[in-house]
Amino acid sequence: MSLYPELKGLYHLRETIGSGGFAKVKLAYHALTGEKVAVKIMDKRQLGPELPRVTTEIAAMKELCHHHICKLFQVIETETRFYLILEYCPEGELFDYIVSKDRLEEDEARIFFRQIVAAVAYIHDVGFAHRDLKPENLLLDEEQNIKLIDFGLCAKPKGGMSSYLATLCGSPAYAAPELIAGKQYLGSEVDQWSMGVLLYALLCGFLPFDDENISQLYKKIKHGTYSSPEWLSEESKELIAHLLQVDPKRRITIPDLLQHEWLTHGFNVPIEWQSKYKKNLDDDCVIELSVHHGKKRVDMEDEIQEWKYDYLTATYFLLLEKKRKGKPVRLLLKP
Ligand SMILES: [NH3+]CCCOc1cc(-c2cn[nH]c2)ccc1C(=O)Nc1ccccc1
Repeated sequence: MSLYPELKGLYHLRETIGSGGFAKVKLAYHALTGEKVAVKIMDKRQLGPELPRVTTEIAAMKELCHHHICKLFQVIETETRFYLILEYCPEGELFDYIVSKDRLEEDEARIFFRQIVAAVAYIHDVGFAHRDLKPENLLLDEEQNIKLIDFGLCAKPKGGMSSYLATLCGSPAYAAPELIAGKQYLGSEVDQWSMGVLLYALLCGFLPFDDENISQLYKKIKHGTYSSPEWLSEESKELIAHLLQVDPKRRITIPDLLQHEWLTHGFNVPIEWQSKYKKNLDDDCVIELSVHHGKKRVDMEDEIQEWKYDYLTATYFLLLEKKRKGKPVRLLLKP
């Protein structure tokens, strides 16, 4: 008797690869392509007040399609569970990578931070603020590319990114002063602050604001008091200081960040933040699916473009993944 009957024949479940609070994440194989995926399983009865986080995350991830954001392939909802079928990131959390190396050299930190800035620039452009940026929510794929996860606390202000938010959320050590002060804030500005904490963590291996006593921690954040280890270059100290500006109006903005000299050093081009994923359907994938389902190509295209985030959506995206990796664009089983 399968623990997860809704996945039978669709995904072959393997070991648990992560868990966080109300969710368990398991490695699985997508039956039709043989590709690995991550299955985030949430029990509705355990979610309780966290239920809105799941609907928020699903709605956001359906709108986000970027090479540095963990891709959502399929959503399965039953009476008692949610299953999110997600892009598999075999190299785990950036958090563990930093810990394994104590701290990163500037060149390596720059490569990761350019990818993080690209992902955040994209989600802000689409109208979302993540609001929980931290190394635990940045995973690494097989090529050590950054993949942003956990959109459960993200916000898409109705009036756009210039509209103020007020909800207190995120992880205290990464939270901006205006957020912990309970003031109204702009989602883009709190994400910029969190990126400052992230950059500091990449280059130092520890947090700029840390204290076991939460009110002492809040005091340090509110005053923006942190120390700069002697190994930090002047340029990285300047960039960190511009991100960790207590006054959100003096904090560096994404457009300035994209062409900042610390970030372009050695690259000499601004960060290319737009999504690399193509908007139009891939012919090879459509043809393979139409043959598999015995449908006319035009009918197959119409069905795929409904983007129902069902098994067909997952199979299309995973065929595209196979093509990107240079594998044959073929499905494994006949119906
Ligand atoms: N800190 C990450 C732990 C593992 O969590 C995930 C892993 C993957 C993953 C692993 N490989 N590929 C994708 C995809 C999504 C998650 C995730 O959303 N976790 C989570 C977030 C908030 C609350 C509870 C759980």
